[in-house]
Amino acid sequence: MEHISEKRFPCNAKDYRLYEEVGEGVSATVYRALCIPLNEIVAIKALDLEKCNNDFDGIRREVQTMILIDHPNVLRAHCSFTADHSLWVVMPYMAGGSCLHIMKSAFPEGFEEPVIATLLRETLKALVYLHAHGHIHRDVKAGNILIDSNGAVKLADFGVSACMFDTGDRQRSRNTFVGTPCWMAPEVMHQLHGYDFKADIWSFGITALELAHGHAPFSRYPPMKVLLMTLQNAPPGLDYERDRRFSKSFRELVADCLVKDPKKRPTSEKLLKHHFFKQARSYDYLAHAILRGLPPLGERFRILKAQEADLLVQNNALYGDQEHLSQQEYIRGISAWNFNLDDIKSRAALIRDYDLPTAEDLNGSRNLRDEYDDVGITAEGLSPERANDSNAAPSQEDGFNDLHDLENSLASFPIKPLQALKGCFDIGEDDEGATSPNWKGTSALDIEQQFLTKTSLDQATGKNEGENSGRSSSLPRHVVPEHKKFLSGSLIPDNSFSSKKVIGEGDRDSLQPKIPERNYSGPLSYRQRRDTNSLPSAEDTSGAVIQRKGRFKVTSADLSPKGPMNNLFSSVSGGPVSPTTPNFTAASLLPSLQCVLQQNTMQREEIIRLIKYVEETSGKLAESAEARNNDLLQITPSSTRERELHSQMILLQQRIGSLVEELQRQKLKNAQLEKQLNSLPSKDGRM
Ligand SMILES: Nc1ncnc2c1ncn2[C@@H]1O[C@H](COP(=O)(O)OP(=O)(O)OP(=O)(O)O)[C@@H](O)[C@H]1O
Repeated sequence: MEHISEKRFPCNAKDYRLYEEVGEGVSATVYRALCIPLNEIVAIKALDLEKCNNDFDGIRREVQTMILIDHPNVLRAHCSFTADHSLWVVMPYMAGGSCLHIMKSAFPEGFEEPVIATLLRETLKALVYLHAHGHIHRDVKAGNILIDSNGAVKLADFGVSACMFDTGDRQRSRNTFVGTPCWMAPEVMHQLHGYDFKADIWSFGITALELAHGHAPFSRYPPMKVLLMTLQNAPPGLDYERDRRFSKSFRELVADCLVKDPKKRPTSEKLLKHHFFKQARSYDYLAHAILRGLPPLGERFRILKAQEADLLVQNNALYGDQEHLSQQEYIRGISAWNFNLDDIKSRAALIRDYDLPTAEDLNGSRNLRDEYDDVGITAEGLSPERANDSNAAPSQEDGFNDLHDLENSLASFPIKPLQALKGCFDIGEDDEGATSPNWKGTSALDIEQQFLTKTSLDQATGKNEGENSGRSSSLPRHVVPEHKKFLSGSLIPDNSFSSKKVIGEGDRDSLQPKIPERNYSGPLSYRQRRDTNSLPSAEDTSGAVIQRKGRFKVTSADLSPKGPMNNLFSSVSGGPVSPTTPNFTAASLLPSLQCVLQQNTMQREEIIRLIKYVEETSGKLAESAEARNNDLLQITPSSTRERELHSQMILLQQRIGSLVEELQRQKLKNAQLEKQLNSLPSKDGRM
């Protein structure tokens, strides 16, 4: 076990010299830097608090987690503090960069198996540690697996991690939609029963495929499509034909992780014993195999950024719209993406299932077959005839209907500008001692509590505020990351810069500064128009947004059943709107009506399920259930989707019927056996 360094990293921007940019996430820019007093190269992640799409809890959690961890495979933070409008997190510098960047620079088709085994084993060790301490990482992906110059592997980015020991609000956050869609487990998407550590095992399986192919399955599709494919298709896996170069044990490992039922996935601890890891090698091997000959990280990052900029221009010239520009954000593997349902739906509608042009298409480095293989669909299965087959991947029409189905499960992106939080994050190794030396023997809940107490004390005494004002005045303006021009596509959360009051979480609301409205472009312009026309947003509607967590907001739709008239969804944000809203045109009402129709269908299904459940548990006979359900099924379905659901329900009914029969048979058998058993002593008595 690596021991926490005795060095004290200063919590003062003046003690660091920023060099080149080496990474960029949705909310942060990462720099190589020098810690002047210690003469040590470090990485500084500068989160722009004004533009950051995390909320207070999210950022605090990330920093807190990063400082308290103590494991060689988990990237910890030396310290963190606010500097002007940014939060600086000082970390060890991982000169190799992320696996994603390494693949993009030198291994576009993915790594060799021993490299993958080594990377995955180290990542899994990190997960074993995190899970043992009650943490779900929730964003396991190649972009978050970092390598240092010696080939040491560390799992990074706790921006969306969650603590399993949480209660109340934090507990509810595990019922929210967190992560990056391609890597996201089906149960996280479903939001039905929450999720646990096993969500990381799914992401780990997807990461295994990502390292094997150079890209994650479904990575060419827009987020909503990814949701649908993950929920509806068979889990992705390694293909016998295309992935011949990989061993049976690798295929098995991936298959073990990518089981839709989380209960059937192995724990991280069990997975670590998988025979696939027998081929894992040393850090030296890794450094030699994948880092040798690579230009320095800053240079690679600059080249990749320039290539992406070129691609954006090409795409823009080819397609001339913002939709494809937004795709690029997604392809880059950035975690933030827009959950504005209407926006996503309109984008999904523009994309045909099997011919989405991507960066790879433009480069000619991948072919379509790759993607089909990822999802277990053969090339033959892609013929137009097959599109009508209900077993095939969903057609555009079906997919579009399903977008409505998912509406209840999705939340939009929350944004909480955090200017007012300056000073809340100053944490160094001294503070660490004040809270908890490390996780051993301390529950994560205790740690959280201590942290909260300390933070509020600091705020109350104004201690950090005073220190920071001194520091911020000395900070050159240019080191605060500018709003990233590459993040201007539609994947920027549409409410990112809204000056509207955020509903929820008490005191935190008062921290919302007024930020000028952003000049939206592309799909976001609709929202702006909506604002201009004074149409109520989801957030204007009293009680619509009841909670904001991390990058997501939980709406009342997530937590409470809806009455029929409350089910009208805003065609813009997915939030409820009143049917009497002024300025409604027929066109704007239509999507809402479609939603109501769809939701009625879903409610009908739900009622049928409930009736089944009640009847089964109360031990009623199947006939009465069947009779009642059949009554419900008499309602003639009108759309293809409804017809499909109707026939599925009938099938389910039949299955339930036969199960009940079987149960009765077994009961009868049981009774006979019992009778025979009872008669045994009397026989003995006679003898
Ligand atoms: N300690 C480090 N050393 C070197 N490079 C780093 C370090 N930390 C992060 N990076 C690079 O910066 C990139 C962005 O960092 P990070 O993922 O933490 O930002 P983020 O805003 O949380 O990103 P995301 O939106 O993908 O979650 C990483 O993908 C990685 O390439």
